[in-house]
Amino acid sequence: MMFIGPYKIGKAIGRGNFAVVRLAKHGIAKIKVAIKIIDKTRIDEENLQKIEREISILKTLDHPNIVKLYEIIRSERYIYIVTEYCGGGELYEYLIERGRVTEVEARRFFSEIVSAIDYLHENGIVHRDLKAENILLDKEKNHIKIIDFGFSNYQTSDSLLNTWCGSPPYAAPELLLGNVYDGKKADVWSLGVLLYILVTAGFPFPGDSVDKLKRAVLSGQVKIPYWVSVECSDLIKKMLVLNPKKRFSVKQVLSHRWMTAPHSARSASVILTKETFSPRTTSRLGNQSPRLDAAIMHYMQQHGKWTADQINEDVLKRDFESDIYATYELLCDKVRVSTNDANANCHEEYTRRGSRGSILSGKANVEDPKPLTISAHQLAQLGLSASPDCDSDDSSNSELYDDSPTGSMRNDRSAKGQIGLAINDQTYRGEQRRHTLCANENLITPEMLAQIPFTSNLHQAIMQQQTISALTRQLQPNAAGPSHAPMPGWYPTAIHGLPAGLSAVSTTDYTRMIPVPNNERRASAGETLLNQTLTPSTIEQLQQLVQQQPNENNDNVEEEGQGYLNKFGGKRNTVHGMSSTMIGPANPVPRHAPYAKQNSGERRSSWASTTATVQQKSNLERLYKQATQAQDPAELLLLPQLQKEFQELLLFNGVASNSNQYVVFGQRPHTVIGFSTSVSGTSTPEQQVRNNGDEKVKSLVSTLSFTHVVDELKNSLNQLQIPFEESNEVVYMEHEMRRLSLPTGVEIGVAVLPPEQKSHIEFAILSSDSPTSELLCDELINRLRIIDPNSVTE
Ligand SMILES: Nc1ncnc2c1ncn2[C@@H]1O[C@H](COP(=O)(O)OP(=O)(O)OP(=O)(O)O)[C@@H](O)[C@H]1O
Repeated sequence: MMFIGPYKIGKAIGRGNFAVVRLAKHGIAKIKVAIKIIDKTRIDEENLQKIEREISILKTLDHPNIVKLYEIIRSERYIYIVTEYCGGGELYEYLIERGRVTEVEARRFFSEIVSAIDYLHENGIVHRDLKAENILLDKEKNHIKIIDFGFSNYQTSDSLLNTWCGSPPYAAPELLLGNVYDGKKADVWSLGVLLYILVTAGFPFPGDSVDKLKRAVLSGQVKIPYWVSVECSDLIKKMLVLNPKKRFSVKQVLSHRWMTAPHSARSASVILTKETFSPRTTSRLGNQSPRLDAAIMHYMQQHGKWTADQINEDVLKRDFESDIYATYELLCDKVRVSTNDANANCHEEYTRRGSRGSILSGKANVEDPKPLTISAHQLAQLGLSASPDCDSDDSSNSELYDDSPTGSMRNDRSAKGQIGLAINDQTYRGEQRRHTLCANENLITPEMLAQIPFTSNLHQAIMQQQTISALTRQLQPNAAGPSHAPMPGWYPTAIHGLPAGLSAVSTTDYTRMIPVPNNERRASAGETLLNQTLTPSTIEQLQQLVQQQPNENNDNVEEEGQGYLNKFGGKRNTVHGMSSTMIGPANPVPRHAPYAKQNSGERRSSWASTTATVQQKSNLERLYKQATQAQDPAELLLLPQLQKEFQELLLFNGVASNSNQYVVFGQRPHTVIGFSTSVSGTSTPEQQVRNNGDEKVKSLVSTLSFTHVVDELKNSLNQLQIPFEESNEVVYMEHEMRRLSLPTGVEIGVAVLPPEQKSHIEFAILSSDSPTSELLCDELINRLRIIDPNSVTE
């Protein structure tokens, strides 16, 4: 079980260009949240600024149809953005599953979307990346939640913007032309596309490239199917007006007759606000100081071990970087949702009661328990258990970890007598959906399913520590190690008593997830951290541990990739953005296919540029599409051309060609690591398999570079104080193989295979051999998985 601060971390529920999003559960409030995890080392300064802007904008927002921010957790390497969890998935998925919706339903959804955008525009904010993938539904799939403020920005009424961003099929003509633009009107254009999609399940403008799309958009023609009502058509046309000055504003959209039709869903919106919207408890209304709910404060003091003063201070400051504030808001939301009684919400309560806060301290008063909004008893009834670690309501934990209908992972593991819950990302929605990143979904095959380590809970960690200590003693009889099992209370200290690096490694539990052959290093990094046993006190220590990996060097990885590109004509299907230009991703080429199941692997990702011309971008997109969809090996020849094109673009933008930014497409070479326990120490793993029919097999195919893997293994062995001999220049299946021979008879072979040669090499571990050798192999495999969650075992 793994924690980030007070959040128990569960399965991955989404990926973006810069982030992996995971489901999590708050330890005290027992509410599910979504945590977007950004690895700062994987993004450039410009994108980091964008994320900071996203955070600062999210902090100001408070609207029922906009995802609610709870907390920001920062570490040296990661930023964790904790928001409310929208369990109904993306509108995009909804449309794929059901096709177009009725106008009544469309009106209900659209009203909520427009209401949120109106709120943003009223507050001088433009979203700039409205698309069906960024519109989520609540658990009941009744209400809209807008997410992804990565491209949002402030816009004063008379200013214009110039950053090319968004997703082409939703981009306004002025954006496609590369002009400066009014972000609000650009949002309205995207709203027009969204309404069109809702009522037709198709895109308004045909085009499988930006060029074609641009032509279609600029033609000024939009064909609306016959089944769309006259009023709805009229509204769509008023939003899809070429001239932004003549295009509707959001206010005009809101008052259009289709929106205000009798029996329209606007009333539903009102109901939404009244019944289910949880305004920030600490929103300041008028001049009144907010007053905190005494029962919740009391509860927090009991269960969070905070003082009343601390709670007062952080909550009233609306300190998003404090777990106190998040806990308070989550508890209020829990109470609201559970009682489903608007009168029970803290917001109304403190408004009604007014404030008698201290003028001197600036702190709000906490009233006597008597007129409590929420009684402690009520809280107890809500299933808020006494112990933050105790999952009294863990019927829902299955969703946190494993949404597979069969729960097969869990069964497998219980068969092995292992402890803990499975994370089964095989059924992770993102798989059926689209990863947000630059992956070519075609390249993701079932064979590429990877296993990544699952973190152990405290008990497991201690057990594991004992096992590993025993292992270390066996392997290194003279090695000093802890002579007794650590008590739980001093667990973090005990970590230091272990051979360096052992503490974070789990040997027992794995989860499956789809490796995404792009940006996976970003996602991996997040998972690297997540797959360790974390407590607030150990997060930084563990991050340091992760960072201590000897080859945590982007440049090396990229250089290796570059070499491979030159050698094999292509590898990862990643477009590495340069500082000023971020060319998107998975399939940035717009299309006019209706949303349909067979197209669900595609995703229109967001991309932005301040300097690249539309022409340059469309060239790159065309080449990118051809290259990544290449069936014929001859088409791989496009890759160098693509590379050249991109280099030119870099030069054009004044980026030095020797910088580390370049296009990398296709797949990385597979680095194969095999573990065998040979008696002679000389036979190849393949021979082991042939020679002994009774052996166990351990193999790992990593997406990391050959040198990275070898260095990592050597580093691990050094940390474990296990001597080894390294033999170079061994050729295995015509490729270089590095061999690490251990005195205990364990042989480790590392070989590079080209992408087309996907066969995994299997390595034998003799069942008769000492279990310590097997444990050691597991340990090394786990360490590799921690730094490369996308590695595959069989
Ligand atoms: N609060 C949430 N609840 C449920 N799922 C979420 C939530 N936030 C994000 N997701 C899922 O994660 C995906 C990626 O999140 P998000 O769009 O915020 O990342 P991003 O890096 O900004 O993406 P993009 O590359 O499209 O800009 C979403 O499309 C969605 O499926």
